[in-house]
Amino acid sequence: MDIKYTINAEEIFKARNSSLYKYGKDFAEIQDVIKKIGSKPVIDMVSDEHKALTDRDAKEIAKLGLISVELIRDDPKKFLAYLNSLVVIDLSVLAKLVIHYQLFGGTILELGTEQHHKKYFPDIKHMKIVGGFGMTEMGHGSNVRNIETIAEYDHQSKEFVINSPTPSSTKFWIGNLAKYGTHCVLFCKLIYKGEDKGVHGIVTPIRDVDTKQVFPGIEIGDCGPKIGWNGIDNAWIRFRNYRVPKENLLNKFANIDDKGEYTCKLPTPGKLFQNTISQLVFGRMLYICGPVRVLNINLKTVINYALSRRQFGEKGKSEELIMNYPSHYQVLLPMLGHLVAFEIARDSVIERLFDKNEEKLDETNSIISGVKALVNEYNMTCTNKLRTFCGGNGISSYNLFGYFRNEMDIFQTAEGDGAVLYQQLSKFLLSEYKKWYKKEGVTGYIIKEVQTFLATSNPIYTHSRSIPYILSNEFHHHAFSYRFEKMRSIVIEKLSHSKSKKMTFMQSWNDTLLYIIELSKAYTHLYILEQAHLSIKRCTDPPTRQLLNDLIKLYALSSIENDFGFYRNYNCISAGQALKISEAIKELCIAIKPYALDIINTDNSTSFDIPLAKDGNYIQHMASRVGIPFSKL
Ligand SMILES: Cc1cc2nc3c(=O)[nH]c(=O)nc-3n(C[C@H](O)[C@H](O)[C@H](O)COP(=O)(O)OP(=O)(O)OC[C@H]3O[C@@H](n4cnc5c(N)ncnc54)[C@H](O)[C@@H]3O)c2cc1C
Repeated sequence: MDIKYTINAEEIFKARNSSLYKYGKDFAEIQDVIKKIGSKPVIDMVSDEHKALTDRDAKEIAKLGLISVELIRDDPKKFLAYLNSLVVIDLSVLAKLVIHYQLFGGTILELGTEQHHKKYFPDIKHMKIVGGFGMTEMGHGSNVRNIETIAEYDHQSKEFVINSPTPSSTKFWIGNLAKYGTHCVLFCKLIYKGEDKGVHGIVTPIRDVDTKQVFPGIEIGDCGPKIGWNGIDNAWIRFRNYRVPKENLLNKFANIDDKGEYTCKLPTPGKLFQNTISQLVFGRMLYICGPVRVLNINLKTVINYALSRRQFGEKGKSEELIMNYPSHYQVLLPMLGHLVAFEIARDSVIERLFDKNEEKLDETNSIISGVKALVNEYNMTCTNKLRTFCGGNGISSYNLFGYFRNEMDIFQTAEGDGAVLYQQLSKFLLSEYKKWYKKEGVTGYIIKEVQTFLATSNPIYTHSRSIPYILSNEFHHHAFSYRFEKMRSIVIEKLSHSKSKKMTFMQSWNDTLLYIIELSKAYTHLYILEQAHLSIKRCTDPPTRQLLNDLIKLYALSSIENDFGFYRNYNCISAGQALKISEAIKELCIAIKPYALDIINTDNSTSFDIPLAKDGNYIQHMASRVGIPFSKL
């Protein structure tokens, strides 16, 4: 492959940031504040100091008045774009803003009504009140439907009486509240006339806004040192007969009126819970934006370094750039392909989410679950690898690999752990499938149908091993679809089989769990690939289209290579075809290598001051960080 690419930085940036693009140049005010507060990644500060600094910096950004709950309601893309642009400051500050505006404010927006919006939004905007999101307890995190905190309605006083009845009901990990927060959206079981009405959200004051004194009836403390996010004051909280007025109930779905009557728009507590949780999916978007951006930053560091660092070489010649080692570029450049594919997928879920298509809401939420789980998993794996690509300099905190590894770790778990999110997506996929085939009725028929499809669509039966075919988008789409269909048929077959062995649904689900998770991954990859292909078609600049196309091919082929186990186990590709795929990846990498720096530099919005990521003069930059006096040489 002898390809000459033309780099049109503006067009590539646009393609990589289609959703967040139009706000890209409107951040001057935010950037000014960032400069003013001088906030940068905190890598060596004691926790209390870090927490105080985080509080100060978050409030400084809030003073601007640009970020607000109203912005989530009126222009959510702009809200996301602002927060995305803030991944140049210490991530604890960003986390604090996200918890306050989106988790606390956004929940009031989605689950509350006009009275709550009027009462809280102005004070949230300038952080006069600082909010947290109180869902997790010591006993329950993923399975929050079983939380134990109780809010019992007192008919006489028209208040809720909140209690933590067991040790495991202690609220845990509640961000922003151990030291500085004043309010919490507290999730608890509402007990009405002795009956458990299920999980409800209640705005619960924690501290006096002026004195910052914790109110009587509340015990609170810090969850202690963490791997990351040490600027966030995560709290444990216990309640003892703590009273809040009934008006604090977020009553979009369930209400207690002036006569003390409880009504709920949903038929069961279970449905109420589902609806409550599905309103909060917006937050997950931030957990997609974060890792995608961090992958970009880390790749920028590594590509810059790989193109300036030299080690070994032939006698009498200059040493070799480390980028020229296949062990480097054949790992690094597929990651670049993944990055671009993830950026496109991120933008596509943003568009879906803000499309507000109620009919597609379930589908959108499920896709977001899959993409969130997948990009975080991938980013964490890459961070470790990318650190090693910078050798010892990768260990230096100044180059931020350790920082990102620690700060991004929680992204895998918060707002849903990967294993749980993948299952949510698979449940959706299976229920859609069930609906589709409902009229056929017989499960055996369904399986037969799918297997017929699989046999006729198996790439090994229908396609050649020629390099042009291996490089074609059709082959990639075919392989990804095949994996998805095959995993779905395996899952259905296994679920039906265990049903016949009289297992309960839960037993048979868990018995099939590894396949269920693989099904979700296969679908997510297919979704990402399809969005990437659409994005290529939409690109109107031919040279950019060609480059994007090749980067996506690299994403597709390297994903197939990563899943060779599956493709070989199920006889989807032959050994010969697998070898050709690896050959094609190598060719693509060699073609793209000379352009890697230009490609990664098309997104210049990541302005962390990382010594290895600058102009290639890494010796100078590292020396100045650690105080080596070269001037005396
Ligand atoms: C730094 C930090 C900040 C946080 N901030 C907040 C906050 O502000 N507010 C708040 O409410 N919460 C917060 N959390 C809590 C967070 O949301 C939970 O940690 C998360 O929801 C996971 O719950 P868990 O920790 O109880 O894990 P668990 O649910 O106990 O999961 C443990 C492991 O078991 C696996 N697992 C669980 N169920 C299944 C299953 N059905 N199938 C297969 N595997 C399963 C999980 O995937 C995971 O690997 C925070 C956590 C941290 C660490």
